[in-house]
Amino acid sequence: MNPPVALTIAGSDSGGGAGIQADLKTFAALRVFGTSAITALTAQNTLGVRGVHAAPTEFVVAQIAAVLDDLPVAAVKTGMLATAATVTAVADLAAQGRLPHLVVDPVMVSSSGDRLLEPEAEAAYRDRLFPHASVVTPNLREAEALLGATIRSRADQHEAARALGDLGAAAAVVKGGHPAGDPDGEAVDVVWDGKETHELRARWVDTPNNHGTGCSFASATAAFLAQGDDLRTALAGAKAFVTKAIAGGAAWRLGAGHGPLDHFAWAQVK
Ligand SMILES: Nc1ncnc2c1ncn2[C@@H]1O[C@H](COP(=O)(O)OP(=O)(O)O)[C@@H](O)[C@H]1O
Ligand SMILES: Cc1ncc(COP(=O)(O)O)c(N)n1
Repeated sequence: MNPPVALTIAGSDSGGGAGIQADLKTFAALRVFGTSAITALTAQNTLGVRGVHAAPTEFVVAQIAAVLDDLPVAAVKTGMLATAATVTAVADLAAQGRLPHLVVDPVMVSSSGDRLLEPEAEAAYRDRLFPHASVVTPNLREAEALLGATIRSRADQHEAARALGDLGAAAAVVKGGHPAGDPDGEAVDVVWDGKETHELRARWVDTPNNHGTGCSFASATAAFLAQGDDLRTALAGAKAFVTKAIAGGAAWRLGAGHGPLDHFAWAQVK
């Protein structure tokens, strides 16, 4: 029996914590066969991004086409797309119906604060790619940038999730992982499912190791969709997966900055 196949379209993190490396580990931990199209190389570690080398858009498309022409891809995740041209090219493939169960994580800035997206690409995300997404998964800062709004309270977070739906995404998650010390002592993400909002809650893990949390949440969502889960079930599964991965790597001291997660903590406890 073949495993389900998922595709990640994202950047490489040389430090192994985020990007393509996090996505492929997530797929493997969830027993999904992972394929990849690399949009950019980053020279990166737990402390920051030293350099970005974007792949030519035509070569990103060539990688995606090579995978789709041969393998039965059941779900797709996009991470760092780097340039407006690549965002637009991926949107064109989505418009042709070639990217099933599309999870769009609009990566703009790394956890170390470095820019990973051309500023002019934000409009391409909003206008071209979002209308084809099954779900979009910005963090608080990305949601603020995309909406031109400020998110200060839980009510604002709900409003932002709804407003992302108004931009054309079938569903949206505004992840609440980054304000250290959430008022509720929990990591609370707000989901707009096309009809109403609800919250995904998990315990807050006190750790400096949050490099790759967003990538892993989005790729876990794609993995569960590839396995046939509906979106609500896939998002709940992804939340459980990322929480276990953060908890599993909480005591690791790999690198002097924001360290990585233990993606295989999931397999050990299951
Ligand atoms: N310290 C933490 N403890 C528990 N959950 C966390 C922690 N940090 C992030 N998360 C969760 O990880 C997921 C990714 O969110 P976030 O870190 O905001 O994304 P990004 O990496 O894109 O900034 C969300 O479900 C969020 O709630
Ligand atoms: C290549 C690449 N892609 C994405 C991220 C964002 O990471 P995070 O998941 O922590 O938001 C990153 N730092 N590097």
